[in-house]
Amino acid sequence: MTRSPVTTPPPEADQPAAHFDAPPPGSALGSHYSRCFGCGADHPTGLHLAAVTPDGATVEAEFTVGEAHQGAPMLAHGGVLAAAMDEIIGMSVWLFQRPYVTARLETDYVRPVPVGTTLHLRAWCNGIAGRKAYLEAEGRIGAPDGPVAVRAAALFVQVDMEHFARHGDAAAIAAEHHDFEVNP
Ligand SMILES: CCCCCCCCCCCC(=O)SCCNC(=O)CCNC(=O)[C@H](O)C(C)(C)COP(=O)(O)OP(=O)(O)OC[C@H]1O[C@@H](n2cnc3c(N)ncnc32)[C@H](O)[C@@H]1OP(=O)(O)O
Repeated sequence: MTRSPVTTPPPEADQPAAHFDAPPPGSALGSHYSRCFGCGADHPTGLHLAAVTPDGATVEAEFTVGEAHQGAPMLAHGGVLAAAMDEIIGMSVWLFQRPYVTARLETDYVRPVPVGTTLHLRAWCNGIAGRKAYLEAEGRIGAPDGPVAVRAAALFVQVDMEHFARHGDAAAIAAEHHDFEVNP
């Protein structure tokens, strides 16, 4: 992964540990917002990613590239692939049960991804320092151990629920997010 210092954990970063109330190993994570472009079941044209955590530390999801995701003829658009990486990384910070947002996302495109390909996405956290989480993800073609097509590294920053309430419906947000630790 080509990575900048911004997405590389500093030496003093803590090793990540899932929140005691996080989804246990082997369980599904669910959507963080029903109308999210990445994971919302109610989004009409979204990616509809459904993540599981096999071990309580990483998250996995599958994304099948469709005709609506093309950039070049019959090849996935890079921005759509970046959105999928952003989402799977966003799902992995779910394990901390605190709200985070993407501050920086770096993406390496390693292989073209044809329409019809199922990408096996996986994300994990490399370290936490204060409000900053340093995360990584990959998308592999056809199988969990298939060839890597996309890699990403990200800096996510923890925010409070006010961040979302400023622009969205606070009651609706609260209704979907009774699981977050909002006053850590
Ligand atoms: C209801 C649904 C719930 C669940 C919601 C889950 C959503 C997940 C969805 C998928 C993920 C997304 O797409 S999220 C959507 C895309 N992202 C966004 O809209 C975020 C827009 N940006 C922002 O709102 C802001 O810039 C923040 C929150 C990232 C940071 O602002 P802030 O809170 O004022 O904090 P600030 O002091 O600036 O930054 C804190 C520390 O991070 C560093 N930092 C901040 N940004 C960067 C950066 N780009 N590159 C390097 N470093 C950075 C600062 O230098 C500082 O380091 P130091 O001085 O402390 O060392």
